Amino acid sequence: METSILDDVRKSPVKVLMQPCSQTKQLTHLPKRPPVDIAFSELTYTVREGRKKKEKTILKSVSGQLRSGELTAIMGPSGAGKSTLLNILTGYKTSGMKGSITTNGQERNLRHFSKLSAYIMQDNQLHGNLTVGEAMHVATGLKLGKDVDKEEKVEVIKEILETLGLLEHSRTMTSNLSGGQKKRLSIALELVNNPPIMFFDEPTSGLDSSSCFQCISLLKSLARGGRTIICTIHQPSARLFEMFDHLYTLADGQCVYQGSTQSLVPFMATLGLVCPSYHNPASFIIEVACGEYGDNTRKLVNAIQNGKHNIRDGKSFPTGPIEKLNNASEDKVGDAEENRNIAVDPSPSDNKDGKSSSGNVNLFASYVTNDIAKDSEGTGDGQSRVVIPMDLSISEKQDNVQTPLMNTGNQKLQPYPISEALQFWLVLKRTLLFSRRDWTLMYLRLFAHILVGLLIGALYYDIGNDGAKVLSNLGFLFFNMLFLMYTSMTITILSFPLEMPVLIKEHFNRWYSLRSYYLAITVSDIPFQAIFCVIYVAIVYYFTSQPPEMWRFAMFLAACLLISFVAQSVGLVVGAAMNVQNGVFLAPVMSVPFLLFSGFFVSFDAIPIYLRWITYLSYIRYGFEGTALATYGYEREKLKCHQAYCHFKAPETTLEELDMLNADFTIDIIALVVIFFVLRISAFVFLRWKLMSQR
Ligand SMILES: Nc1ncnc2c1ncn2[C@@H]1O[C@H](COP(=O)(O)OP(=O)(O)OP(=O)(O)O)[C@@H](O)[C@H]1O
Repeated sequence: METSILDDVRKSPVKVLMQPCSQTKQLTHLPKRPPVDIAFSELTYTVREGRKKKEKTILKSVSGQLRSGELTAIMGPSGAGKSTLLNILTGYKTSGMKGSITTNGQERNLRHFSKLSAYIMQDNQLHGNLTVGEAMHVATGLKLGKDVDKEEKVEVIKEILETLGLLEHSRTMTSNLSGGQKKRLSIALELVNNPPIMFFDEPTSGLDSSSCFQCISLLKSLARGGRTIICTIHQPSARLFEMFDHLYTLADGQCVYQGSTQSLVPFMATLGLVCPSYHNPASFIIEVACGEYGDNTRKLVNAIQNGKHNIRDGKSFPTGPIEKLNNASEDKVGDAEENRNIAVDPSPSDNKDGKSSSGNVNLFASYVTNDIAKDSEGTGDGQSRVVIPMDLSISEKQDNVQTPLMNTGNQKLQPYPISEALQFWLVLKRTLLFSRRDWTLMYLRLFAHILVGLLIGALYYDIGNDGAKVLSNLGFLFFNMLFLMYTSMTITILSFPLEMPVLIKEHFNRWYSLRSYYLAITVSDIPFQAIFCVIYVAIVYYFTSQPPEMWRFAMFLAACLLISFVAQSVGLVVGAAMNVQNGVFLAPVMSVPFLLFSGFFVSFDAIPIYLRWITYLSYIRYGFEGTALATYGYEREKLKCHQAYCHFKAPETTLEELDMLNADFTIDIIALVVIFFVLRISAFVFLRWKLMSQR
């Protein structure tokens, strides 16, 4: 057999292109984590689709083993079930699944598992309005506990960025990073707490061949450090394919190959499927799985026992009974030794460091020396490569570090490394930073409020104290409601769903609780909305000559502020429950009844009794009533009037016509506050439901 890059790596840590060790770096600040082997058995995943809810089986009783220290590729033709399998293994999808998943031989506990794993999704899901450094700062703040002080966090950021070749881009906005850099940043963000299991969905999609190589080199190095690295990949080039240690291939929801990449071609040959010379083995297995060489799926599935067999290097191909799953057998010991040999840095002193900290089982409290050799120099073919072998000395710690995984019973583990109050504070600070940088959210909104304020001021100039223009003034009051409602609602409907993919990723990777996040985003926009509303109201109130008393202005402003907060909450409910397209259409449509029953178009008395209940739900009614009472209520003196007959000269007449003579401003305010809280809680419930329904 040809000597592959992988062979070279196994024999010597310094031989291959990937690891020239031109420069040795040490990651000294990553928390120590246990190595984790994953096994799954008889995994079946079904969904129900269509009107008749017909059952569709996507994964058909597949089994497999994914080991620490190995880079595993999940391959297969399009629609074979790769993403589904990955989603199940990560714990992202839980419903509709049957079978067992174990970690280090123990039944997987999803809560514990999620703390040990990170899922890097295909689209990176980064906040474009943060610099690389800021994004890392937030990640370390959220993912490292109080035990790690500020200086150490800065060191962690520096080391990871340097290792991943991003240090020089630490001031670059993430939206300006290249595809490969974005992918590396996604990895860097998750690497902060050093998860022993990392899942990647199509990490090379959208990358050029050089960036693909860099990316897979990076994953390989992470695996060498003792992590379990699993990624789905479509059809890697022969050069990339060789870099994988382990291959898991699916066809039509069944496993057609599981084992080392080198064993693939000889294994297929034993079944009469001979890979042509100079043909990429990755392409060959995909072609076979697609049926280009006849229907061989059944033959392969039977030969590999649908994933129960695992073809290891140097082992004969399976003929006898099925290999035991979750094996911690002599085979495993040998592999661990092999991993250690690959990962260990030439420097003996570094290795000693690794040993000295091996007795500590606390996941966060102690640190281990990680040896990093980085090559960011040209490789002779004009391509820049980043190579990062990391050593976690897992084999020495294995006995000890399995303990946290196994204690899944009564042991009470903190769900997050930091308190929810601190999570709230960090997410709030980040959201405020976005707001400051987001043009649409800030400057455009400010501009719109000032412009519309001036326009309304000019249109309704000096009508507030004119008895002949009361109807126009009521139109002005109603327009205020309309404007404040739509501006606050639409911006939330447009911006909130865009946050959703990042929220899904970060929440799934346990950066923060949904509660902390929601509270932070709820609070973050309130000051801005309040400032815009105050500016708008001050302009229109002054130019339209509403009553000059300060207390009336305060009442008017309070009603307007509450209307914009309530409308923002409606936007949150709609944004949490549906996508932008549906939300932009439905929210204004759903607001129509509330506008109709606001008391402006039809007074309460004129509304048919069976429809009156809608007025109680109409927040616009409370706002409109509040502003009407602020301007015409509370024994306001008669308005000036230059006409012979002025019907609305006495302010009470206006309130009488509106059927608001007995209205109470306090009740309006209380009603708005109640509606505000009900909507905010509903938005949270919808958000939780949406996150759960994805799974
Ligand atoms: N919720 C669902 N409802 C119906 N069918 C589904 C659902 N999820 C997945 N499928 C189907 O299951 C099959 C496997 O989907 P999956 O996304 O896992 O494939 P894949 O191997 O990742 O494909 P690709 O490489 O094209 O991304 C596809 O035929 C897909 O249409």
